[in-house]
Amino acid sequence: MERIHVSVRARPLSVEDAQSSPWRISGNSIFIPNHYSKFEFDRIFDEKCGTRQVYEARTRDIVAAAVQGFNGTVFAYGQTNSGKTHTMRGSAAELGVIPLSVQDLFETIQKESDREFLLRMSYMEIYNEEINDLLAPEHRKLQIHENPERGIFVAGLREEIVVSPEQVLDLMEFGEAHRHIGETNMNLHSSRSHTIFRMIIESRDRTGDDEAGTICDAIRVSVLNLVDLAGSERAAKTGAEGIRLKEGSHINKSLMTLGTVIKKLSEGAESQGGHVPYRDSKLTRILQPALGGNSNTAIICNITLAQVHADETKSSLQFASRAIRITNFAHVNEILTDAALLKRQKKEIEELRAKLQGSHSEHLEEEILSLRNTLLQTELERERIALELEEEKKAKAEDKRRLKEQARKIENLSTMVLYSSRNECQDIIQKDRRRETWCPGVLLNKTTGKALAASEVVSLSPMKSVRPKRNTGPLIQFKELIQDTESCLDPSLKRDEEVSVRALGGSNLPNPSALMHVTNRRKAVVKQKSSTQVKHNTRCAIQRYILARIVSDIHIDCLVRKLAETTKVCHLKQEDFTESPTEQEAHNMPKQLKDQEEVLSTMVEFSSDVKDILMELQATKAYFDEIFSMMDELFHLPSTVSNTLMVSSGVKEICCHYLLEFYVSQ
Ligand SMILES: Nc1ncnc2c1ncn2[C@@H]1O[C@H](COP(=O)(O)OP(=O)(O)OP(=O)(O)O)[C@@H](O)[C@H]1O
Repeated sequence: MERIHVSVRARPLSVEDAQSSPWRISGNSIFIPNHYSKFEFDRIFDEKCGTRQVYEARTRDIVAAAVQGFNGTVFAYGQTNSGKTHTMRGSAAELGVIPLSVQDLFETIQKESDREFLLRMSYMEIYNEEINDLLAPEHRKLQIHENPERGIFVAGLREEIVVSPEQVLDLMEFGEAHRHIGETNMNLHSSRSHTIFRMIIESRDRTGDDEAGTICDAIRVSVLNLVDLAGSERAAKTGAEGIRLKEGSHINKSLMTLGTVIKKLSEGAESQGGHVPYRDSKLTRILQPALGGNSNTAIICNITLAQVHADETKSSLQFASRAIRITNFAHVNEILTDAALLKRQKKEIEELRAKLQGSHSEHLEEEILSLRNTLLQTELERERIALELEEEKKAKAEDKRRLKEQARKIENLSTMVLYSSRNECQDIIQKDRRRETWCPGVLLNKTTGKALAASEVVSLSPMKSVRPKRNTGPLIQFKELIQDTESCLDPSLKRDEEVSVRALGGSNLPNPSALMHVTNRRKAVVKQKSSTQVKHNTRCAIQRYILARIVSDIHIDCLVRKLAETTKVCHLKQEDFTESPTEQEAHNMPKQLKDQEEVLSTMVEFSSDVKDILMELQATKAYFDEIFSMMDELFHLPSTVSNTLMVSSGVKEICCHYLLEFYVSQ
């Protein structure tokens, strides 16, 4: 990144002009005493300085950089008759910047033994906003194009290959002959066009063996522009009319665009994404790379210190002071052909291979170590996961075993309860029934051990005491209980219930999870029990259920047997009547008949009692059937639903529990 180099060159003055000049030069500053304007530049050359000095200030370096592959641009700017052409082209007495550059260029190339060069030259003018080829005068009105390979270029412009400074200068002379020069009041040989002298420098490395492929085919291409601008002018001063006036207008217009571009660039418009009007003139478009682009650029601002041109000088100095703030980004321009690219890559590979071989074993060892570490870590991780899996498997197996064990225990317990209940209850009930109701001649008094009389037997037959009724409050309807339970459920259970209902496909069956909270009596809000509690309750419920069933069966059995015995007694009595009774027997007959009457009445009463019990049992059975059918529906659901139901474990048991509670309460 480099700033545009700006130098100021003041042309010699006549004695009169020198005396009246308001300008003063001090070092690199120029100013008018007692005036606010003071301009500072990289270099200021007074009228005594020669062109070589001006050239050496910066242009020489730019030429040297161009040989190395950097673009370079030097242009002379200033009002008409300020000495631009004198500075750039020079004269017979004093060489200008262009011839000096050409000489230097060839000299520098001669010194560059490692590279081989190809130089081309072009010379063009921008006259009235038209580009004319000065080396091929027939090539007029050339167009400007741009492409990625060449950048901005003038299509059709002749480029002459040159091999010596003399050849260049000859061609330049040829071009000058076709340049538009006109006479004005201010300059007998006024340039009426901007001229751009261009050297295109191509070079490539010629060290190494081409056959061995060690030569790098990268080609450096740089462009050196040496520009002699037409001078800004005032028609009043130049007295331009007609064609001159038109020329002057175009000159001023393009210079104004140049001024705008310089101003914009100096304000940082391009870096801030602002618009820079390069395309507003052919001059700025061609010089675009030189202005804020890929180029080393220098501006030589030609001025006259005469009093009469103070305003124009001030204007030129303002332009130059803006240009000094512009920075460019010059870099070596290298073109790589496919072959060159391949060669370069081969070279890089070879270099890398050499480096690799140097540190080969060490590098491999490190790599192996790193790989081993990674492998070890992976192995450890794998073992850890396998252990975890094994433990998990064991835990699962243990859970399974525990569950099986519990199921087996429950089964055993149920069986035990079944048998013990049956035996116990049967004995008790049978004893009770016989003692209290039947067998007047056979039964013994519990306390005395004596046989009981029939009247005693009858008096001891309160059948209803066999089924003492529990006053546990009124029975609540099953559906009502479920409704109650719903209101007690917590939201999570309600959600479960909703899922179940959906799974049931809109069935009206109660949600099994709701059954977990069902009791046959109104109670306080039941909290959700733990699974252990539920299991425990379930076990008790099953036992109670089985017990109750057994009791019921025995009850019925007893009643049936009683009936049979009663019938038998009646038969016996009838048989007794048919035989001729003895006197004693005749004497006892009324009492026996009375007893028999009592027995019969008891039997009748008992029969009605049996009837009641049977009816009640039938009702209970119907109730059971209803519940069981509901349970069957529940347990024959699709697998998706049964999965949901499985969540509420022990549903069936809970139903049994409810049924048992209901039954027991009866
Ligand atoms: N430094 C100088 N030393 C000697 N003579 C000079 C110097 N500068 C300019 N001149 C003379 O001044 C006259 C005008 O100079 P020149 O043509 O170079 O001006 P210009 O800026 O190119 O004008 P224009 O813009 O009209 O072309 C020429 O005769 C030139 O020889």
